[in-house]
Parts: sequence; structure tokens; C-alpha cells
Amino acid sequence: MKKRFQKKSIVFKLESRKGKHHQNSQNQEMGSNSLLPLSDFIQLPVIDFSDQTLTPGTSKWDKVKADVRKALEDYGCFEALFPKVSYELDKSVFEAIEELFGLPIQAKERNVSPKPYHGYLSRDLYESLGIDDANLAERVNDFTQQLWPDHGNKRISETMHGVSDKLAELDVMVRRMILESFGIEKYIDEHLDSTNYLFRMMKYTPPPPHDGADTKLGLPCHTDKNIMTILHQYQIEGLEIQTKDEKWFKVKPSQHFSFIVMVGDSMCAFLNGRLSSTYHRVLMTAKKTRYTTALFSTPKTGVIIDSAEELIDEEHPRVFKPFEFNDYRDFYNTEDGYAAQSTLHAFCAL
Ligand SMILES: O=C(O)CCC(=O)C(=O)O
Ligand SMILES: [Fe+2]
Repeated sequence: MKKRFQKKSIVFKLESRKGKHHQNSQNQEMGSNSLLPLSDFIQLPVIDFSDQTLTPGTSKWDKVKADVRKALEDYGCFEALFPKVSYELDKSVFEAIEELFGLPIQAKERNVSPKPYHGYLSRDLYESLGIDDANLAERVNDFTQQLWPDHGNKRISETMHGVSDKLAELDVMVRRMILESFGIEKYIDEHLDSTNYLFRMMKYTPPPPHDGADTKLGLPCHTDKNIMTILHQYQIEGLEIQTKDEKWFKVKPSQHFSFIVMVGDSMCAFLNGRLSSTYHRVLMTAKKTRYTTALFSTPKTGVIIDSAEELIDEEHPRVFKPFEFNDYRDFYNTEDGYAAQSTLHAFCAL
């Protein structure tokens, strides 16, 4: 019998984490006072996806594919320019998010889901709302219907579906490029069919001025558990990533058509560890409310994540046992999963 989602453990998860990758853990409690170091900005590789003729088999595609592979090897993430999310759409998303988080708490709490991290979460400075299967119009309608049970909200549904649908196109391109670059394109259809999309909206309230802390943890250090994440920060900085030499850097807030694309643990496992997921966190230094969105490509229930056999050889022995994503997510919700330095290694390393 699988363990069920418990809200209590989610709240716990949003607190501090321990381990090598969680240095400063004594300072990482949500809401703990400062002492958190101020990081410099990093310029991640910028990769342009604006060319409408960017299709598999073209030389342009191969060039972008090589850039994606290099950036992900070096950082586990990159900045994508993707103007298919137009200025107007981006603005509508921002306005919709402000409106959604401005709803009474009772309304936001109706955003429930049987899946962990998919519904409304709130902890200290952090709040988030989630839309499962956000690239499907009827599922986005279900979400607005949860918040406005009488009549839903057609405008917000169309906006959130619109942006998720566009970002899903970017996700598909990036995943196709990754698989091709490892010579395992034969898995593409199966791989794409085995995932769905969660769109999450986040709000971070700035620490109160009388608090005495310049910097507060908005979200503790973690890797994303899913396949790939496409993140967008609305103007206010806060996202930090950890580089291979374990230094923390701030990532510049996105322009309206710029997104941070990150490798998640499930992609790392599928590739037998050939790309690593990025450790990241949110530090609130600004005095303004910070809004972000993320589209997570996530393995569907029941899908087994197993490393591609082509990526296992003498030089690259198998690193992870095959696993079911829900079991992995459940493990992340336990004390052992919580305490682990790397959830993936603790759960399924051989
Ligand atoms: O809001 C952010 O900048 C990061 C959010 C994040 O890392 C997550 O939701 O997994
Ligand atoms: Fe994350």
C-alpha cells in the first residue's frame, strides 16, 4: 500500500535541510534571522529558441542542441529566450497571479490535489497554487472552478492554459534535444508520453522591516524531483543556484520572454546520472513581494523511471535502481528523505 499525502509532512519539507549541499542549514529555517551570505549574480548560458524554423534535423537545431547539452553539463540549467510567450501573455499571467493570491485564504485552500505539492501550500513567506495537467484546457477550468465554484474564471483559465501550452512546447524541444544529444532518440515518443505538466505559481512575501534580517530564506535548498522545470521570476530576484564547486549565485530575474530551464532528478536518473539536477533555493533580499511561475514536466503515476540501457556501460556503470515516481516523491516526504543530502542517491543509488 502506498503512503498517502500528508499535509503535515509538506509543511515540514519546506523547513531546513541538512547535508553537504545544505550548508548554512542552521540558517535555512524558513523565517530564521539573517547570517545568510549575500551571493553574486551569475550569468547562465543564454540559449535562443526564438527561431520559428528551429526544427529537428536542421543545422540550427543541432547548434542549439549542442549548446543545451553543454549548458546542462556545466550548470544543470540555462536561460532560454522564448518569445512565443508574448509580452501581453506574460503581463496577463502576472496580473492573474496577483489576482489569485489576493483571494481570501478560504478560496485558495480549495485548490486541493491528491498529489503532494500540487495544491495550495503556505508557509511563512511562501505560498503556492498548482494546476495539474495545465496544458489541458479542461483541467485549467477545473482549477478556476475550485477557486470560483459558481462560475470559474474564463479569462484566467485561458491565460494559464495559454502560457502552460507554450511552455510545454519549449519543454518538448529541450527534452528532444537532450535525448538526441545522448543518442537515445528512439525513446522520445515513449518519454514524452510518460509525463504530464504541473504549473505552479509562487508568491514570496518580503520579511517585515522590523525583523532585523536583510535576507530570509524563501525556499530551502533542493533539487526538483521531476523531469525538467521551466521557471520564470517576475522582476524580483531571489532564485539562487549552486554551481559544481558548491558556490551559491543569484540568477537575474527573467525578462518577459526569458525562462530558466533546469534538470530534475527524474531526468538525471533516466540519463544514468550523465546530467545532474541543479541545487537551488530562494533567498528574499528585496523588500517587494516576489512572484514566480514554474512548469514542471512530471512522470505520470505508475511510470517506472529506469536509466536508458545505452547509457550504461563499463565506463558508466548503472547508478540508480529503477523506481516509480510516486514512491520517490513519498520518500521525499519522509524523515530519511528529508534528511538526505541527495534524495535521489538516498532513495535509489546502487
Ligand atoms: O520561486 C522560485 O524562484 C523557485 C521555486 C522552486 O524552486 C520550486 O518551486 O521548486
Ligand atoms: Fe525548485
